[in-house]
Amino acid sequence: MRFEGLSKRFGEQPVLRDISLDIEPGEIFVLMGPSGSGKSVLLKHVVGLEAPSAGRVLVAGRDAADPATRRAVHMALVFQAGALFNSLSVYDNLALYLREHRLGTEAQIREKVMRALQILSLESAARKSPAELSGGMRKRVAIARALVMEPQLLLYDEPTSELDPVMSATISEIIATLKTHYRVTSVVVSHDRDLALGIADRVGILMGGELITTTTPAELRRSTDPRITDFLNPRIDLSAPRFKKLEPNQPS
Ligand SMILES: Nc1ncnc2c1ncn2[C@@H]1O[C@H](COP(=O)(O)OP(=O)(O)OP(=O)(O)O)[C@@H](O)[C@H]1O
Repeated sequence: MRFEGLSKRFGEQPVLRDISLDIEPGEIFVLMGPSGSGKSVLLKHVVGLEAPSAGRVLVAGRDAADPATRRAVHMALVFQAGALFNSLSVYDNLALYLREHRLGTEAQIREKVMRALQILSLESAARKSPAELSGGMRKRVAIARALVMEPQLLLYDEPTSELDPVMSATISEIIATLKTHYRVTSVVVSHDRDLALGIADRVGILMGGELITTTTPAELRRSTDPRITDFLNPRIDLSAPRFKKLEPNQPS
């Protein structure tokens, strides 16, 4: 995956500024950065949901903005909220894509779906509606659904948000295992420091639409750049609270 001078603006608002980056096959690349820094917008360019204002994004050498790229390269996006259909069972949510694209007989589809459910320890949830599951289980269902598409490229938007620390660690392990077993290339947008430092091959930090660093977890831990240290290890300081800065119009 290659980003070549990617810039994006919405009207007058610049959101991504001249991003250049290569992500290698089989790599886990974690993209971190403050809220609103442009992480989701960057991810959307990879799957062609947004088109660049300048520059381009290439996936396996093809322009990501071209719909033919999505037919040639199997990509799956695991959305923040899971984007599952509550009117369908977990099993049918997973089978939907395969049935719609006629990717096998019902018996072959069953085998693929059950294998994905097994990998994510979800066999007992097969007949349930996603609405009946916990947040962590729904995330795992969303990953299982992405897995049945047999993607070469897996994109995750906040896969561990709203999960307890143990479930977050489980999801991180799953992402790392998928890399080892299937050589999937993974791009993970996350605020989860443990995930980034624990499973990433490289971490990119986006601030104000600029990729301020692309580095290994080990180097990131050693960073002395105050923007990075303050972002990764924010201190709670009640003598100089940050929220005052957010409310400049308050009467003193
Ligand atoms: N379709 C759109 N039209 C106009 N502005 C948009 C659109 N999509 C995103 N933006 C703006 O782009 C900026 C970056 O948004 P983005 O969702 O990429 O942030 P993020 O880094 O993923 O944030 P978070 O961590 O909170 O999810 C925000 O200011 C957002 O309001």
